[in-house]
Amino acid sequence: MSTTGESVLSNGVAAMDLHADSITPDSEIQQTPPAAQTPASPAAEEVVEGLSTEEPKVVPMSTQSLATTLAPADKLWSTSRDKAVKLRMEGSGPGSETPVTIHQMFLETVEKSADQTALIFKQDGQPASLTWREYYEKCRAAAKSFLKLGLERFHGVGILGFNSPEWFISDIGCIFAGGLAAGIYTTNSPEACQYVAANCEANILVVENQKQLDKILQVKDQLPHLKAIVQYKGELQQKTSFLYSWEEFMKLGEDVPDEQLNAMIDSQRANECCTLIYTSGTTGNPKGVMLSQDNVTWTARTSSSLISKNYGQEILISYLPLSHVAAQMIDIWISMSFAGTTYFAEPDALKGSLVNTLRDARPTCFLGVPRVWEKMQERMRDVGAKASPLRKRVADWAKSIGLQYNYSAMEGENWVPWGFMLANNLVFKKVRGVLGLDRCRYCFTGAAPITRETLEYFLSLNIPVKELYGMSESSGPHTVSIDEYRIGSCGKVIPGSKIKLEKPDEEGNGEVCFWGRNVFMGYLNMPDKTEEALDKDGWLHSGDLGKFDKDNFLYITGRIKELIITAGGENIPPVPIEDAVKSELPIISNAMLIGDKLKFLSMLLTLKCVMDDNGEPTNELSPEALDFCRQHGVNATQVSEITANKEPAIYNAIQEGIGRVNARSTSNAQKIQKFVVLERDFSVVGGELGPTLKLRRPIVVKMYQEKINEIYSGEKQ
Ligand SMILES: Nc1ncnc2c1ncn2[C@@H]1O[C@H](COP(=O)(O)OP(=O)(O)OP(=O)(O)O)[C@@H](O)[C@H]1O
Repeated sequence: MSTTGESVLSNGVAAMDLHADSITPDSEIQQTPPAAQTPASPAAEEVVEGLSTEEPKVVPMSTQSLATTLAPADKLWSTSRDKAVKLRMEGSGPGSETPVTIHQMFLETVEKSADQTALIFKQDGQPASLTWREYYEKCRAAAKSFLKLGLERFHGVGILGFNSPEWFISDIGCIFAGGLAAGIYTTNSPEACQYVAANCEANILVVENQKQLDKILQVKDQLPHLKAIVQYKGELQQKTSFLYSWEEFMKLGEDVPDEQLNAMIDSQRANECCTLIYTSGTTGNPKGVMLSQDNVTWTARTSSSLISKNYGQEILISYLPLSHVAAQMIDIWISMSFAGTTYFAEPDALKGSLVNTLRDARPTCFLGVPRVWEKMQERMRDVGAKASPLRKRVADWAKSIGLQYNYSAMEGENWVPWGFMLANNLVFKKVRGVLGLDRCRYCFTGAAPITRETLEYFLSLNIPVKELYGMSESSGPHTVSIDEYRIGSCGKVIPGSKIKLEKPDEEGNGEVCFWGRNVFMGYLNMPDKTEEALDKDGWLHSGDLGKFDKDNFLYITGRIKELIITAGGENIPPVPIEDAVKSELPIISNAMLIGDKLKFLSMLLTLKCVMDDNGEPTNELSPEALDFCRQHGVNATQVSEITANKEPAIYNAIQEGIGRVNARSTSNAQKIQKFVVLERDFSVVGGELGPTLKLRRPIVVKMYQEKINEIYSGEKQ
């Protein structure tokens, strides 16, 4: 299984020699100069003309033949916005599929499913929808308006807002018009928005509402490429020459000829950049991950063929931030690939309304980041705690049966314990119904590590939550658990891609490296960072540690990119220690290990509290924290009551919990010597957590530098 001492897996099966040239038979695909220099084909004009709403149901053939051509390219990577790359194509089988552009993928869906519902949303409080044909036409209209506003080839359109049809239409319209679509996190500060908009040389920014607009107006003068701003929700509160409402924007391009847009679409090549995903900064400054059209379409098609059993009938919910690759890939691209129907959640989804959307939509496939599953678990536990003793006993009995059954199914034994049917009828079906997951075939988690405890909780309710693993740089998923899965494993590599573990240790843990058509082009304008991520043969180094089991299931065992290296030279992975502290101490919300280049380890802790409607942590202790306090004879209801006087009973309990974790550590260097309880919990709004709720360690260190200095100067604690 190895070439140079590294374990190499190709879709979990074959070993192969790793020479970029030997596995990139792009030469077999005709690489011609982009068609921008050639007039649009007559066929192209026919298509568009045939796509008005009055036209017959079947959409005419696509503007380009499916055997598309690629732009000339001699490298697997690029950091220039306008430079094409070689594709990592296989000679045959998965990975050898003909590359297509986003427009081609979209047209194919419209041809097959023109009148099927693509998007379901609320408009002025009323339910509304768009068919695939209407959605396509809106994207064309938006593209014409972008052209009219002066969007230049390979320049950015920054999109800043909560999930909505306008977000999708702006994204796709930008790509049709030859721009680079770039999502911007709604939680970004004005400066962070400016960074992204300037980095992608955005000509146009599409913002959700006045709140987001205000941020852009603060930094507008530092955006030399910006020509217009479009606001897609709410009344415009000011009238300026560069600001458009969504309705105004969609009409702007009405006089742009179809031929002009078709020529732009026809000039696009699958190996050119179309989208930028900005990393959220958990490991440093955001980087613009350049994704090619093929990255997007190949990954979407490969993933959808794994997930979807019923073309045109899958149902999804769009609620996770679309500037993150996982949400974007599933909600926009995978859904397009299998002609699914996407419901839009309300902006307060993560504050509680998600469950209503879940019950309305009853999705067939649902992705939650770990925190979403944890929150559901916490809520169900809270409700369960208030149930009568009899109900509690029934639920506990059913859960033990659910766990046995699912472990047995996971191992392929399919042993059905006695009472399973009864438990299913009394408990499991009801829980699924209440959660809106009654017809959900695949519940997924991804984007960050999830605890075994949460996975087992759902498993015990007969809701197996399957893990996906990947990164922005792999266009989203690189390994998936679909029908076959193992608890704690991220599954197996997607067909047509490969994984190798570099420099495995004696237990088989090595750096997870990716290969495949989902591997990104490079970081925009960052050759050094690109070289760090892509080695000379074109393998993407994830910075994650992983190992395989005997059945080739991948387990992520650590993050090299967040390894703590103490002053004594000891390498310490923080997450297992942080997780151990959190599970010892139910009052703790977040724990962050400190110790990089320092003499010993310490920990920043936060207490569980109630979040307000804006997702900001309040001073009120959460019900779980209150319980913990009561168990330790403390009547406090507020975080500050505990931290102000270092409430002895609670601090002692924390000290003891940490002591228990330390007692299990493998060396003295791994022991937590000191801790500080912070006055405020971490949050996305506060900036300590990224959008997928991973800790933004460098930012937390900056925010709490003074406290950290105090720990190490020995002045306090
Ligand atoms: N299922 C999973 N289990 C454990 N870790 C995961 C899983 N999925 C993703 N990750 C982690 O998330 C990383 C990818 O993060 P992503 O590309 O989404 O970046 P980000 O959160 O936007 O920001 P940054 O690059 O700044 O961390 C992976 O390298 C891995 O560390």
